[in-house]
Amino acid sequence: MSIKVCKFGGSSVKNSSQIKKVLDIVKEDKKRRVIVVSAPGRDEIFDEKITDHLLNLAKEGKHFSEHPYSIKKNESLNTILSKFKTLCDELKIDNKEILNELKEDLENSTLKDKKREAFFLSRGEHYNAKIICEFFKKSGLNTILKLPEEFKFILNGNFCDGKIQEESYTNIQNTFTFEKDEIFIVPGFYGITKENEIAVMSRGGSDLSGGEIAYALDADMYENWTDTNGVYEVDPRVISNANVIPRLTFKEIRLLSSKGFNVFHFNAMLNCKKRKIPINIRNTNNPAHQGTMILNERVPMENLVGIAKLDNMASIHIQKNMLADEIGFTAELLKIFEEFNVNTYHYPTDKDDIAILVDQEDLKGNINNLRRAIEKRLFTNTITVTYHLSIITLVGIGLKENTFTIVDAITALKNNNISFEMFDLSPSKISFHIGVSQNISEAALKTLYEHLIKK
Ligand SMILES: Nc1ncnc2c1ncn2[C@@H]1O[C@H](COP(=O)(O)OP(=O)(O)O)[C@@H](O)[C@H]1O
Ligand SMILES: N[C@@H](CC(=O)OP(=O)(O)O)C(=O)O
Repeated sequence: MSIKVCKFGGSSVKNSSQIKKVLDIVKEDKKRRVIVVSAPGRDEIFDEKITDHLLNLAKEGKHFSEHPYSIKKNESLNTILSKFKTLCDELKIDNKEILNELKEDLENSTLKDKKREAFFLSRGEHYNAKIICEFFKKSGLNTILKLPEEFKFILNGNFCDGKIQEESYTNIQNTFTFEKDEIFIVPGFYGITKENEIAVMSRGGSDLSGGEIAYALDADMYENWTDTNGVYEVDPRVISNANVIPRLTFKEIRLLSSKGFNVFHFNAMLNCKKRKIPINIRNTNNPAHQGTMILNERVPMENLVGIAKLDNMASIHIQKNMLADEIGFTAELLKIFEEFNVNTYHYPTDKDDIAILVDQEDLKGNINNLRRAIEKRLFTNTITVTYHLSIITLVGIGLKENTFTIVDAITALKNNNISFEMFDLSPSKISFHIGVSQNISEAALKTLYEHLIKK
């Protein structure tokens, strides 16, 4: 059966006028048979996502406490209820049952800790899918709602960072059987554990739901609908005149997504790659645009296709004489980071030195104990932490054939008097990373873009 799985992100389902666009897009192509939807995203630039309001509620008003302003628990509850009421009213759907159930879920839940967070986080997708399904039905489409808890989209027991379990694929195949013209609506982002408790995947996880369903059904294509014309060469919020990249390989999008392009989840392409299912990133606000096609191969016309930037990184520089000669030193060091739940990004190393690059957020409340554990277990000489770094990652499969592009990058920085703190060529030779101080990172990104990519 020739079908497309389509995921519509928070920006595509943030209000009733966006949902009407989704309906038109689905109607346009009869192959669009599985529609994965997110929770409503930010309606205005100053808004927060419904998912964040839900988390704020689960955390008793503490989720926004690190932001410049904080949002009280009750404000979040009112925002959520009024968002779903407005959606129902504007789409002319009976709101009574939906709002009662939602209130019951949010006001009477007895769940605790991570189970509570996961349950609350999932409610945005759950109720949005219900509303969208009702709206599609009312508009004359043969629409069926498929809830992850019913068809058993099984995740492991890591409640707020669940990973899909193998049996889910068979469950998906048994559930989505295409007989006539039915269109299935599925809430993304969440699933259930083997004990039937709600769990969510990592943030941005509706991209993962779409990718997994496309893989299980061996779909013709996975369309990922968002609010930009595709994947741009650089974040369009930083450089407004960048171009959409017409074609990318799975490997390129994975590198770019994991290093700062948050347009697509960095794990969502993994299974599509296995079955060579093309992924098309499209714009709900401009469906005439072809978007970016993500494929197994592309003919590289250029060495580099995109430049991503990750801010708020920190370098932990560890010094110990002859550390490179100590078998197991790096393994033990990485184990300590794992024990403290700190993700490690790069680790340039030398005879007596190693630096570990991490997200500085992960060090909050952790760094003193982490430092002590390293000193105690590895008998290090000095540990120096540098905050506020940015990692700029330049990606392109053509780079492999022409590593001198690196010289052009460094020369461009030199000519513009931009110094850098770290350099690292990835073993695959299709990307390299330059670490700069965050206060000059936009200038560095612009310089590299102007000299290496801009046509
Ligand atoms: N290189 C890039 N190309 C396109 N969008 C990007 C890029 N880097 C960052 N983005 C941002 O990603 C956003 C889309 O992702 P997201 O907000 O998660 O969408 P959705 O609501 O569809 O899930 C865009 O609006 C854009 O600001
Ligand atoms: N709503 C969830 C999952 C998701 O994928 O959302 P979005 O499509 O808006 O990125 C989140 O905010 O994390």
